[in-house]
Amino acid sequence: MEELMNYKNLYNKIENLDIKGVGEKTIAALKNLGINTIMDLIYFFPRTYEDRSNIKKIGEIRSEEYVVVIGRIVSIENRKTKTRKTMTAARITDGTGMLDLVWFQMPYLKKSLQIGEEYVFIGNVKRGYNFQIVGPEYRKYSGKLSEEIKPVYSSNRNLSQNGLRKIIRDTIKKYIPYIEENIPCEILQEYKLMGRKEAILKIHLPKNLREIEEAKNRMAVEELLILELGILSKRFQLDADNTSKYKLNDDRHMVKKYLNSLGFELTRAQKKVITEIYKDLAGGKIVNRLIQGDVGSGKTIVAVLMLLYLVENSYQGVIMAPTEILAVQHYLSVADDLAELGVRVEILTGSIKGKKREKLLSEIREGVIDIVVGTHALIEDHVEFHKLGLIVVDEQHRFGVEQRKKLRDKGEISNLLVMSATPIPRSLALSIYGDLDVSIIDELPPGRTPIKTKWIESDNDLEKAYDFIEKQLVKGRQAYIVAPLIEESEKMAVTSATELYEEMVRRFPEFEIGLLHGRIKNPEKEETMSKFKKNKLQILVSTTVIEVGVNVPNATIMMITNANRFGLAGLHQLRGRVGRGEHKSYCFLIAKTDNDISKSRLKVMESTTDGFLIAEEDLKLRKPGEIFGTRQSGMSDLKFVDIVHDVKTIKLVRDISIEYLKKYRGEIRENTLRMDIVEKFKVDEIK
Ligand SMILES: Nc1ncnc2c1ncn2[C@@H]1O[C@H](COP(=O)(O)OP(=O)(O)OP(=O)(O)O)[C@@H](O)[C@H]1O
Repeated sequence: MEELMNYKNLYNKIENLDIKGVGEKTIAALKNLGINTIMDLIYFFPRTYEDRSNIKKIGEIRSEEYVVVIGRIVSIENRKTKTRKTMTAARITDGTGMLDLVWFQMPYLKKSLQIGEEYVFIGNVKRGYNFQIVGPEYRKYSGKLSEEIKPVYSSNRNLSQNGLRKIIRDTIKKYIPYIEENIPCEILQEYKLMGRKEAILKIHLPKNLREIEEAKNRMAVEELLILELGILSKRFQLDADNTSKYKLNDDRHMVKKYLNSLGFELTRAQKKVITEIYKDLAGGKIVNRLIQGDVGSGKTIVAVLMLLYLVENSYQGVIMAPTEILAVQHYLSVADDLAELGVRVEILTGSIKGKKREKLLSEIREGVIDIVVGTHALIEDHVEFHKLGLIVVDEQHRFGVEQRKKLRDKGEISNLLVMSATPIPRSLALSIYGDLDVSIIDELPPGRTPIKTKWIESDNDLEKAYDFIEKQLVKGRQAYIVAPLIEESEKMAVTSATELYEEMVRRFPEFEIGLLHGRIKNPEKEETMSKFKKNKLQILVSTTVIEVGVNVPNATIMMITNANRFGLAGLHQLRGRVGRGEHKSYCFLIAKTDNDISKSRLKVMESTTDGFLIAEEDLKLRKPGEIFGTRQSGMSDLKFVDIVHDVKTIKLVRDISIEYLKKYRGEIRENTLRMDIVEKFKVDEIK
């Protein structure tokens, strides 16, 4: 068996782990931690280290963080919670302050932890009424910490810290000989990086903190290299194959007609982006492009023009939206205008059923319908096209790479435009959307006045805001009122939106008011949107379904209740629903909060409407890995790279990857590296 072992075996299931004392129960516990292969276990790195220089004084704890503290037990008792669980609550001190500790369903702790004795406690500090740690690990403090730096892993109830330490130590010792270098030698040398085996050893079993840093740096480059090469090699392949695939007639009569009907000039930025896309289309190239532009910058129009260009060349087009309401919105905004040009646009969503659906499907198949607007229902296998030429995906972050691919596979030519209003810095965009070209609309249509934003804390100010809204309505404007964001349950969200609606009906008896939430289905939803668009409703009370893409230029008021619950990007998107026409617009953020981060967000919103500035602030306020769009890109799996602060490294590795691929004509020469990329992207093979 031993002789047959090779690098590939490290990707074997964790059940094959051959370590003394590791049985089924432990394997189950490891799987619970997300460890599915032996490699996962080797790459299960410590979240921190227990080290003498790393002990936190209780009095110095300022924020929620992972800490190691040494404290004497002051009190300990068992209580019953409302749900009849046993809760053990202890209070400790180290002379600099007090810290509360809580465990659930572990009543025996009251006996095993002695008042007056000193213990080492490790865990995540949370800010409740006081600072506290829920379920900390503990061990008796012998009066002296060993010189040794001990790794601290995220263990769980079924696997103790010490148990996990031992398994990982044994695994490393046994399997390290089979680890092969995966960073090409030339890159290791040029950037003076540590070897892979050495780095793994130093991260799990370090001698000092400095060597951990060096090892982490190497790992950061490794994980970025795998990610970037994975993304870019696909891209390389695509470009290499991307010779002339089709020929379009360049007459553009429909495009011109539509442009003339708009009643405004395209902005310089819109024209620039259109030229970029035309260039690919005219050369018969497959378009694979992200159009990024702030809310209201006019992305949709660019997409519609491109769709028309393909339609007049007898192709079909698709606009795919992340939610039904957005699909409805897109449909309403283009169907009538395009019908005048003789273009047939239809909507296909999950809630269209029965005969109607059958008819639509057959018309799509026969090519009678030119443009289909829809949700993910469009990816379903039985939706077939006659001659699909262009897919427009709205808000890429809600669609996975796989979903995009499935759609593209339906096309005769798989041109793809992704529209995103998430303003991320360009360097980051290039990495996150590594497989797409990027076009940026960096200008708003002329005549827009910045939206005035006010954060409202008191009931008194809220009353004034309602008075103000009334005046705007009397002037003929319209208002959005966004119900509290409730993620816990849809039912609660519906209740709260309904209550808010009823309150508005009482407050504004002389105006027509509509309600939208997740439980309202088409065609009622469509009707409400359409009425609001036509100003038959003056107020629209809604859950966040209106977040992206809705376009009613006459609406000038956006009121967001419990605004502290939203992130900056969400607030910016919502606010972007107003200020889309000639009238001055206003945004009220209703929030009572003591949370410092929420307060900073609200202040940022009051101070600027610039999406890029907001994105930068957002990056500062958020934890890394939470950024929009990162989930599908693999960015969120990064363990060593902080995509907010390590932009330089990201850029460097991207450049290294491009160089490498150019040099070897898109081929990854190292077997180990190739295998790691294949494993990461779960694809069959790469070139
Ligand atoms: N060049 C322009 N001049 C004047 N108005 C424009 C121009 N381009 C677009 N508009 C108008 O601006 C509004 C916003 O445009 P559009 O819906 O295309 O923006 P968007 O970037 O898709 O917005 P969002 O990301 O917020 O959904 C629409 O009412 C549109 O008609």
